[in-house]
Amino acid sequence: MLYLIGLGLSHETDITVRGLETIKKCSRVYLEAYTSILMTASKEDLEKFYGKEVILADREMVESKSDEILHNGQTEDIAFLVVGDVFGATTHTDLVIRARELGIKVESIHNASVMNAVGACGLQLYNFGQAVSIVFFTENWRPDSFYAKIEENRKIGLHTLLLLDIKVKEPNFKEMMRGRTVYEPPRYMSVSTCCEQLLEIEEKRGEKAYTPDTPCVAVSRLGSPTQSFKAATLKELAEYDAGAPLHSVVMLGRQVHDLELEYLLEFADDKEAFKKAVRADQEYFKPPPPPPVEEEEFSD
Ligand SMILES: C[S@@+](CC[C@H](N)C(=O)[O-])C[C@H]1O[C@@H](n2cnc3c(N)ncnc32)[C@H](O)[C@@H]1O
Repeated sequence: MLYLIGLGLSHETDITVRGLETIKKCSRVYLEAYTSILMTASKEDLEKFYGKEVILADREMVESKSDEILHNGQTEDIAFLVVGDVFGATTHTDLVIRARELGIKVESIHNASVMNAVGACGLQLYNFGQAVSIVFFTENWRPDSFYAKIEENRKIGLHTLLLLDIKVKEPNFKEMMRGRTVYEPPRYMSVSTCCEQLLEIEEKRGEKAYTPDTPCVAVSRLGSPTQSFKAATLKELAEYDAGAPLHSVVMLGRQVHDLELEYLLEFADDKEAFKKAVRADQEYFKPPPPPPVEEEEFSD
């Protein structure tokens, strides 16, 4: 049996009781360590807490050598640990499909995930459109496929959850050219970098899917003791220092419910200014009022 076990967001003790009991009966325990990080626990902390060796599974192992992970899964119990919930990235769904093809049974044990950002900052799941990923721009690669998705969401008034890039094991190409394999330290995209990139693309495309004044919420270290939220405009968040990773951003859509706004004001430095930005944004992509119905004249 392959057990996919969610670890929650922050600490080794965030695992569920069912998840912990399952790990204890597994013969091998893998930790997927590249789509997210546990903010306040290391691999060693996990091993101590579980009383078991934990094998780090990097992208190469999960995506190209999954046979190693799934080996003997028909007869042995294997645990595959994922930070957050077990289905937060396509790579996890892919592993389940490969296990099924090999006749290995799969069970998922869910946990809190970055999806909890929605409720934690006072917003309603019903008002969200498609989520988007924002990747680090490089000198000659500045992908903007997120733009059309945000525009689609905002045209129908929905909020967008933006998940930010994590680069865990990047080769240093200059060193590789010299015949040495050297990896760069991990990089986690910050709220400010995300917002700067969004502003750059809006300036380039100019279709006004959003503007520098669009209201957003920065979500930092969700689920950890230092979690924080900040409600401000996109241009303000481009200059905001949100502290240690991990970060996400929510861009609001026009359908902000009064209750959502009331909750969000708690996170705004200047409540009046934020309220004004939300009210102005509610005029965005507002459908025109229907044409007046012409009264038909009836004659007997
Ligand atoms: C691909 S998602 C991983 C989802 C993970 N499996 C889960 O269920 O939470 C990774 C991105 O989600 C966001 N994220 C994950 N945990 C977060 C947290 N605790 N606080 C803020 N953002 C978080 C970050 O933008 C991060 O780069």
